[in-house]
Amino acid sequence: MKKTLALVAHDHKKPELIDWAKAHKTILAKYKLVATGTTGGLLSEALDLPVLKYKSGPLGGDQQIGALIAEGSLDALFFFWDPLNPAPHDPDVKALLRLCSVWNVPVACNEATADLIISSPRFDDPNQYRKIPVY
Ligand SMILES: O=C(CO)COP(=O)(O)O
Repeated sequence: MKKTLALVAHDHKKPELIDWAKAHKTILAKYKLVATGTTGGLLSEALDLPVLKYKSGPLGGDQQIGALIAEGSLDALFFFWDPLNPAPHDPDVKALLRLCSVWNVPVACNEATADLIISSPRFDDPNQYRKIPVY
């Protein structure tokens, strides 16, 4: 089964995520891609790839991606969040990042980490890291 990757960016970080995704399109095309609403719309247009779009972040999209994690259905999160501007849904953002730690899901919050994760030879290895069993 294809791995599922989530891509999310706050408004000031969207250009950075889109550029990063375009640079890694060949790799990303091998996976099922999901995203919060606005990010997903921009990504599917820029990449010309299918992207499952959840709700926009402030309307619950972060929580929908969090639910995927809790169900054991997300393999990595690329979340370029904005450290310089407060968001109305900061608690949702924190909750999403928290679930990545709870469930040991790889999460990249900036381009440097995203590069390292996606270029890791272990990224495609089914035993790449310890999966926490879903209770
Ligand atoms: O707010 C977001 C993540 O917290 C992103 O949501 P959008 O992709 O809908 O802008």
